Amino acid sequence: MAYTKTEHYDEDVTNDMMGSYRKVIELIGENPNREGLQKTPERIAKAMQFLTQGYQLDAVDILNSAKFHETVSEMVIVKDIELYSMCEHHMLPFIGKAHIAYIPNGWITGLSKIARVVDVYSRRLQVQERLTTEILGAIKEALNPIGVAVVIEAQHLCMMMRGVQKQNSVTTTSAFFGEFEKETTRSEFMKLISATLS
Ligand SMILES: Nc1nc2c(ncn2[C@@H]2O[C@H](COP(=O)(O)OP(=O)(O)OP(=O)(O)O)[C@@H](O)[C@H]2O)c(=O)[nH]1
Ligand SMILES: [Zn+2]
Repeated sequence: MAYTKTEHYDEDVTNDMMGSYRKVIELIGENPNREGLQKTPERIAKAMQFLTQGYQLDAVDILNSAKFHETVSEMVIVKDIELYSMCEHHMLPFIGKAHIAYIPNGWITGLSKIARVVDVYSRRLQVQERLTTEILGAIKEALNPIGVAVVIEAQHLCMMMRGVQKQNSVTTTSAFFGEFEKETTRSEFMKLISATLS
């Protein structure tokens, strides 16, 4: 199903999740009946559905929904696309930025659709590596471009607020297809995403 509505809550799922989160609240030693926590299971159930709505969305459909025939074959870069995902190991957030480029081969897509594809795959339980390659795969499939490049930089809260507790480490992942597998094209892209306009 390819709906783009962002606040869709399934009533049965919400009710089931509320029961489970109520139990979790009890298990951590809290009282789910105290005033501040009474609505918390419902809030979490809705937040979880929001944060995992990517499972209901189809990235290729989104890219195809604003696909235009164009003969340009210059590199298109959308950089600094913020992303909020959840690691599949701890279900804690990882937060960062995606930088995406493609070289059209007869077709371009609406720029916002590139950013939407980031949401489609980040609003799921993820690892950063798979998130990177899934974004690349969708652009490749929908636009059949000459090349695609995806770089993601992110900080993982499971490494910051628990576990190894490193506050400043940033993880960078990348995936390249076609023309970007060539050193010259890849370094032009890397230079452009590092540059700041003044
Ligand atoms: N490759 C990869 N690893 C991730 C990602 N998000 C979290 N992790 C790591 O997943 C690993 C899970 O390791 P485990 O040893 O099973 O889990 P753990 O005992 O909670 O590990 P610690 O975080 O080291 O305490 C950890 O090293 C996390 O840092 C990601 O996006 N990609
Ligand atoms: Zn984790």
